[in-house]
Amino acid sequence: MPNGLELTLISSSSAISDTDSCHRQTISELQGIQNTSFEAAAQNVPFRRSTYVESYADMLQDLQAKSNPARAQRSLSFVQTKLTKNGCVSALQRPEDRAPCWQKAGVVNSQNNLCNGRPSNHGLAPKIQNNTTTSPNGQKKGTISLSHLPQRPPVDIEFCDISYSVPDGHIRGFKTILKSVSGKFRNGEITAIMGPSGAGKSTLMNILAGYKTSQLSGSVLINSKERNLRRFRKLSCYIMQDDVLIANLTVREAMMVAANLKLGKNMINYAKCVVVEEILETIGLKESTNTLTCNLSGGQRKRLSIALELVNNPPVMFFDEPTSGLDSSTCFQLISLLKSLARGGRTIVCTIHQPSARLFEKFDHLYLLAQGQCVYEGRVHGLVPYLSSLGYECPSYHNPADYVLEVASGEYGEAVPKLVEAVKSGICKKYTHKDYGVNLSSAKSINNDIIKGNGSGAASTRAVATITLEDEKSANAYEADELTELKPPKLKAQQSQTSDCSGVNIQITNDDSGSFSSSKGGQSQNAVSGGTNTVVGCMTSLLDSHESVVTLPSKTGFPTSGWTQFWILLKRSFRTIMRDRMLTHMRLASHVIVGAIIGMIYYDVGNEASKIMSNAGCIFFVALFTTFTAMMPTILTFPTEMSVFEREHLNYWYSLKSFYFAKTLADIPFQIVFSSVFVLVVYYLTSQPMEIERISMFVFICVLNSLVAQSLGLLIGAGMNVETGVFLGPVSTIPTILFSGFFVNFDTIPGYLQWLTYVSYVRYGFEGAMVSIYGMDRAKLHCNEIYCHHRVPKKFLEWMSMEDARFWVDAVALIGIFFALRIIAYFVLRWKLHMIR
Ligand SMILES: Nc1ncnc2c1ncn2[C@@H]1O[C@H](COP(=O)(O)OP(=O)(O)OP(=O)(O)O)[C@@H](O)[C@H]1O
Repeated sequence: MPNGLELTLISSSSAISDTDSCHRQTISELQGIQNTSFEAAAQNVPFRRSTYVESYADMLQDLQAKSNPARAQRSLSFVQTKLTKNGCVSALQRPEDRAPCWQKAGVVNSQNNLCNGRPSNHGLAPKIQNNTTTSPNGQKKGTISLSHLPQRPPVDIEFCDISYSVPDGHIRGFKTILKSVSGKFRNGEITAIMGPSGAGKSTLMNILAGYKTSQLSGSVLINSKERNLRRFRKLSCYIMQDDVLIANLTVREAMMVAANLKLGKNMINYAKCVVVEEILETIGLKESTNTLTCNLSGGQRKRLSIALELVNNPPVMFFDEPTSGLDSSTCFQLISLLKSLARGGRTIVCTIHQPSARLFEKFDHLYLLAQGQCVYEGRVHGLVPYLSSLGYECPSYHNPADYVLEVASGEYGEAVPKLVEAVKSGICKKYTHKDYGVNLSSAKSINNDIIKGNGSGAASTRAVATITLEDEKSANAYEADELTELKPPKLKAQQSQTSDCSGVNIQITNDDSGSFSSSKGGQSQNAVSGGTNTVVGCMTSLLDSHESVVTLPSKTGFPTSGWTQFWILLKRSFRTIMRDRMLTHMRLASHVIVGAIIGMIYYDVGNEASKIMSNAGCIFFVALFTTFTAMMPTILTFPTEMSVFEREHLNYWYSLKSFYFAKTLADIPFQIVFSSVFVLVVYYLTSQPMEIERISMFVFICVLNSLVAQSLGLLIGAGMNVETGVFLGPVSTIPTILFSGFFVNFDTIPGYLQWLTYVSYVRYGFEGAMVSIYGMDRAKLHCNEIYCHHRVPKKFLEWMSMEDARFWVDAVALIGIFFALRIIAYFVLRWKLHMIR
């Protein structure tokens, strides 16, 4: 055993020492494996939870190979974390847990090739041993591969005669956005949908992704068969332009939520952890695993959005303007990443506005739209010759992406009809062949000369490249990455020849530079950058499964049951609320502070008949405060979560029901605690009657009132954006306050308006609170002055027109309104989802 590892084991052991016998036993087990054969140790280790066994399996496997101490250390940390987090004394070991851990985890045949996609008993592809490479300075570098992803079939998307119209505002008028467009996007390729603003790019992508289904004609074929939308949605993901992420989760937590939701219960917990770790390492977020998503940079957020969707290995990925808001270097890294994903067999489709020449030529396939019609479809390298053949000569050193947009925008005359006609007459066809442009590229040039096909092609022998994360290295990265594009991937070959994994592979290095390398081919090759030797795994391979897209069951719903989704989402919501300073810390502080201020203002008025109106004012203020503090935060925060919900729901993570129940339930305990704290502080300082029954009733009715207000906030947040909600929330509450019975006696309100008092939830809250303080035959109040008009509480309630008020009627009315608002909010959300389509 390497010395470093021995030290690790000992220090880790001391970190979890002296707690209970379980920990001590675990320590001895961990230490025991140093003195015995690893397999034998694992057979005999009486772990109590399968997660330990599985973690241990991984560690032992790594130890056994003696090739990756760093990974072994991580595994050990994982065991530790689990021990600490879960406690390890509760569950006794079941006999089946005694099975050798790596057999359970299906990792014994670790040398199986990644690319053969053989299923294992836990839903993962077999694990390949992480290879190590040696840099010129002798530093070891581990190759990271996406080898544990679930296996999925490759997918080609073909669309024929797609037309899409929307009502244009006039009676029976329609505006046609897409006019009979056709095309094909293949697996293994990265396709750019380009065109001038308003050309219909996003519309086309939304249709292909299945987000728009109404008012459209034409057909979409998946692997040459009519698309089944449900099946397709499970195979694809859509990454939107705005990277809406839950703010108060760390990168790893966000990934684990995605894994738990998307990988289902067929995959064991440990396997999900491995998938997450692999993706984070591959995508270059390893260093940020414990960073809150709100603290990530733009590029990192984009990568996390991709990582979240990669968890279930979708064969089709749609990106809406993935480079928007990123600097050129980050754009380059991102498109390199997407390209490597494509090379793994996925179908990657991006809309892109105006890429630089350098970025543009990274795409394999271009689909160009203008005025809702296709004006070019084919290889990126074919664009300049195509335009040239139609008399549009792209000037030397002019970015072809800029030029074609200028042409499509009509800057060189009315070009669109001519281009559309050319596409229809099949001129594009010769540029659509996937081998078009192979060996035409120059290794260095970034101007359109490359695309004209003036390159030497000599670089084709240099097949391994480095893509760096560092700006200063990006030039090298570009140069090298260019070389990887020379040959399109052969996915079929990947499936049949287990050792051939052609495509770009990213290799994360362990050095401090944070660079990652890309390589092509499935075997050891000489690296361009730094002359390192790399042994390449099928890094981003799709791991083609034997399942067929067309035979996938269409009826099965989400990957996890509704209950599991609810539970995962509830835990996530709880965690985010706990960490949200605005929502939790500030809310708690404001309730305590305002409670204390109110208590001081109305100090000791509770039993004083001469101050009975002040006390009524105090009770009214309590109802008011609980109303607003419950409603406003929900109006402010819910729309943000709505964007996350839309993304996750439309990407088939979970159902609306699960989300809604989790969301509605998660905040209730917090609201109850905050309101109760506030009410109790006020109650005590203002010397209200210290009777358990009255206290409970008062707190209960105020909390109910706050929950109703929160439900109203939820409804407003579900139906409107923040700006409208912030206006509408208070405005809609004002009438309920007016009709609460505090400002105007119910008897004074004109008959035709009195019905409004029955829908005023503040009325029920205030009335219930008054009854709990002055009702139930409370004894005469103390009078400090010569004469007190309202010494008898019952008379005071009569004077307030509340003599017939019943506490439980008020409570039931509030409970009824609470459920009604929550149900309406659910249907508003459903309607909103429907409207998106
Ligand atoms: N629901 C709608 N109602 C009316 N017009 C619409 C609707 N959706 C899209 N359009 C119009 O359809 C055209 C294409 O919109 P789309 O968003 O697809 O364009 P785009 O090419 O993605 O533009 P950009 O690059 O500016 O985002 C635009 O003129 C837009 O105004």
